[in-house]
Amino acid sequence: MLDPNSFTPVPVTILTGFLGAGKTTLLNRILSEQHGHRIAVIENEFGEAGIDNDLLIQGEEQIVEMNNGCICCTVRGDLVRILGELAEKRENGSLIFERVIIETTGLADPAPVAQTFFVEQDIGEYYLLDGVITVVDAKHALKQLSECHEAEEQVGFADRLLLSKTDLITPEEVIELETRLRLINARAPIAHAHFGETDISEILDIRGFNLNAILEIEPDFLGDVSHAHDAGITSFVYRTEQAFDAARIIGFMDVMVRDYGNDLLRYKGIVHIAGCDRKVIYQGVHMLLGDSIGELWAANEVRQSVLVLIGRNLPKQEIYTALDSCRVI
Ligand SMILES: Nc1nc2c(ncn2[C@@H]2O[C@H](COP(=O)(O)OP(=O)(O)OP(=O)(O)O)[C@@H](O)[C@H]2O)c(=O)[nH]1
Repeated sequence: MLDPNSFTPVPVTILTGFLGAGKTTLLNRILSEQHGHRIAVIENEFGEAGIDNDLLIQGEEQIVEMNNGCICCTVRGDLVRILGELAEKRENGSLIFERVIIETTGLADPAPVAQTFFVEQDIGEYYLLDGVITVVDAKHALKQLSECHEAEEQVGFADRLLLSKTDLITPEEVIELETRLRLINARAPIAHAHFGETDISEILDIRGFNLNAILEIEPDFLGDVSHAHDAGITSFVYRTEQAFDAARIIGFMDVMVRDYGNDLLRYKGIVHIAGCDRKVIYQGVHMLLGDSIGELWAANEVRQSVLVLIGRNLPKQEIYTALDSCRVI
C-alpha cells in the first residue's frame, strides 16, 4: 500500500479521437517539444500491424505498443499489466518518467480505459487520471458522429476537445461543428490544433477528469461498461516484400479512394517503391489521401511494405489482388 502522504501519483492522459483524427500528429508534436516532461507512451492500434510506432518520432520516451486488439475491450488486461510493469520499472529506477500518455485506437470507447484507474486498486493508487483529450477531425466529424457511436462516446467523455483539420473547412462549418459538439459535451473547452499545434499546458496537468461529472453522464461508469463495436467495421493488413511499381501503386490508390472512399474509415501504410531508397508513407481518411517521403530504409532492414485498411464492407480479396498486381515482378 502506498502512503498517500508521501507518494504523488503519476498523471495519465488518455488521448482519444476517431480514426485518422490526428492523435499521432498531436503526440509527435508533444514528444518533439522541449517541455522538460519525461513521458511514457502507451500506443494501442486496431488491427494486427503496428504502424503508428514507426510514424512516431522516437526520442527519450518509452513507447510501449499494444496491438492485439482494441484497448477498450480485449486488451484491457494488457493495459493493467503494462501500467503495472511501468510502475515497477519506475520504482526500481530502470525507467524514468513523470507522466503517461495513452493513445487509444480510433475505435476505442474511452470509458473502459478511464474506468481502469478507478476499479483496479493498484493502478488507482499509483496513477492519477489527469484527463481525456479528444481530437476531433473537423473535416469528417459530422459524418463520423452520425454514423459511429464510438465517435460520439469519445466526444462525450472528453475533458478537452481539440479540433484538427479546421484548415480544410470554412469558418461557418467550424461554427456548425462546434455547435454540434456542444450538444454532446457542454463541459469540455474546445481548442483548435493545426497539425497538432497546441499549448501543451492546455492538455497536460489539467486535473480535468471529474468522476462526479462522469457519473452524472454515465451512471454505470464504475459498473459494467461492456459494449459492442460497430459490427460492420473490419481491418486488414497487406504485407509484401516485393517492391511496388510507382505508377501502378499511385493508380491503385486513386482508384481505391474513388471506389471505396466512402467506406474507408482509415488507411495507412509504409511502402517500398522500386528504385526509391526512402520509405513512402500513405495516410488517408475517406477521400482524403496524403503521401509523404519517410526515412531511408536502413542497410540491414527488410524492405517490407505494410498497408492497414479499416473500413466497412471492404472487398478484401479484390483489394489484395489489385495490390498484388502493383508489384514489380
Ligand atoms: N489538413 C490537416 N491534416 C491534418 C491535421 N492534423 C492531422 N492531419 C493529417 O491527418 C492524417 C491522420 O493523422 P494521424 O495523426 O495519423 O491520425 P490518428 O488519429 O493518429 O489516426 P489513427 O490513430 O490511425 O486512427 C495525417 O495525414 C495527418 O497529417 C490538420 O490539422 N490539418
